[in-house]
Amino acid sequence: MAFDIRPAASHFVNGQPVEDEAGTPIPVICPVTGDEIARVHAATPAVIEDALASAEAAQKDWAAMMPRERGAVLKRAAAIIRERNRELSVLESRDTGKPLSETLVADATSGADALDFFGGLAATLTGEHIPLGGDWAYTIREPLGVCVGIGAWNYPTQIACWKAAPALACGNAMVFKPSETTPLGALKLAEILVEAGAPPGLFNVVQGAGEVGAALIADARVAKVSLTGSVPTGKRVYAAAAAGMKHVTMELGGKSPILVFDDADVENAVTGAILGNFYSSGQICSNGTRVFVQSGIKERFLERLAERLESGVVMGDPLDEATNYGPMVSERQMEIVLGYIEKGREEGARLIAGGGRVDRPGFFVAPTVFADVTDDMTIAREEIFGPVLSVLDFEDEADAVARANATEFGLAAGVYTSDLARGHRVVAALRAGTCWINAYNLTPVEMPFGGVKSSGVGRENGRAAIEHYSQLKSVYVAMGASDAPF
Ligand SMILES: NC(=O)c1ccc[n+]([C@@H]2O[C@H](COP(=O)([O-])OP(=O)(O)OC[C@H]3O[C@@H](n4cnc5c(N)ncnc54)[C@H](O)[C@@H]3O)[C@@H](O)[C@H]2O)c1
Ligand SMILES: C[N+](C)(C)CC=O
Repeated sequence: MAFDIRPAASHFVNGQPVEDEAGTPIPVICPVTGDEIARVHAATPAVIEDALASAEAAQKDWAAMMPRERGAVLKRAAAIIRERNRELSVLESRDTGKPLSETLVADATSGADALDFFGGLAATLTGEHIPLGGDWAYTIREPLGVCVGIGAWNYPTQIACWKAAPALACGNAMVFKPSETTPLGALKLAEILVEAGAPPGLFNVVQGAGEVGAALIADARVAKVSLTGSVPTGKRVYAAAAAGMKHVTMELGGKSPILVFDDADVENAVTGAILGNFYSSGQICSNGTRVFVQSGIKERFLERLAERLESGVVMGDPLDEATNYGPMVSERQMEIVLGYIEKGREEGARLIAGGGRVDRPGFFVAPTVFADVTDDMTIAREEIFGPVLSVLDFEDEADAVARANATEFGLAAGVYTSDLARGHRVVAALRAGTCWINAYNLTPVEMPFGGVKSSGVGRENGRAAIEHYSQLKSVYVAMGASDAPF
């Protein structure tokens, strides 16, 4: 496990590591010790220019290749990621604080899944023939050009892959800016794509905070922006992209509901609530942080939830594979989460488990459960992005659905019931981009993922993502002479 996680340089541009120490230093802080474990510099205007210029040049050659050859590069990159999964997972665990037991199965590997999936689709992307009586038309599916990807800090490698894979499969180039909190994983992806045969410049990584992202979006060479981040950032990025009439994908925050009906398998519902609130220490966009539990099973549900948190959580060094619960990514995130826990107490929610910082080094917050939460409480309305689960009571289905929908967010939702007709009926009424029945937070690459309302625009994964990284050219073919009125 003694991998040196320090990158060769801050950026990866035109096929190689690039440094420019004139950029603002960005320390990489280990969430378990609070120590600086690496340092990168924000991209200067010169680095940004090289990244965009080399991406523009590489895109033209890449788009001219046989699609199946493009797909083969992506599939080779997936194979390299799988071979190097342990090394990449250790890197991800050190960058984010997430336990290795998670990163080994859910981070780089899910990125490899996307590269495999879109690598396989690359050769199947076509237009269509449209009969028009005697005349006819056809469509050509074309790439957009240079795309910008901007990432959040909770799944750094997965996010980079989920954006790069469909973009490159469609014949685009990408300049990716990781979150300034977790800058390392995307650099590895850039190296691996080159090793797999991608032309230099096709996938560049530049570091920095919002201003670097804003500079990329403002550039006229950029055709599309795909952001994973919070709703406030999404609104700013969407507005900036609209000013340049650019395509967007917005993967934003949520305050998702899980509805647990009296007829549900309680143990399974508790499992879903744990998975949907405490995996990655609660730092997952689609988490089901508002758990609506029907009154008949509420006390049993709470009892089992508290028991399983008491006996099941193993907190500790993320690199110890027995650990299943890590710290918050940063001190700042820990303070935000602790502030919400305090608000929950102040506003009268009943604390069932956790409730504060853990007495150990690092940014650990105990898995926290509040019961008797009402719809108007701050912890029921705002995205916390940490391990805080709110249990809300309900009596009847229509009331639960109306309350579940009464939010500006619409990323995801879950339903636990043994009545499958009810499961489908409720899902049809929920305003959310991704729903699960008797499961939670499973996001296989085959299934489109994304939000409605303020939670996002567009979809990642599934064949649907292709629509967001390509455009159609329509061609009308006349079989006879042209006809004019005069
Ligand atoms: N829907 C999804 O798929 C998904 C997945 C993971 C995380 N998220 C969301 O991400 C958020 C947590 O991540 P975060 O704290 O890094 O989010 P954030 O909004 O603070 O930052 C996201 C990214 O946007 C960049 N950025 C900030 N301002 C910008 C600007 N004006 N122009 C361009 N780029 C700018 C940041 O540097 C960062 O790289 C949560 O809200 C979470 O729900 C969503
Ligand atoms: C997209 N997902 C759910 C895997 C991680 C979001 O934070």
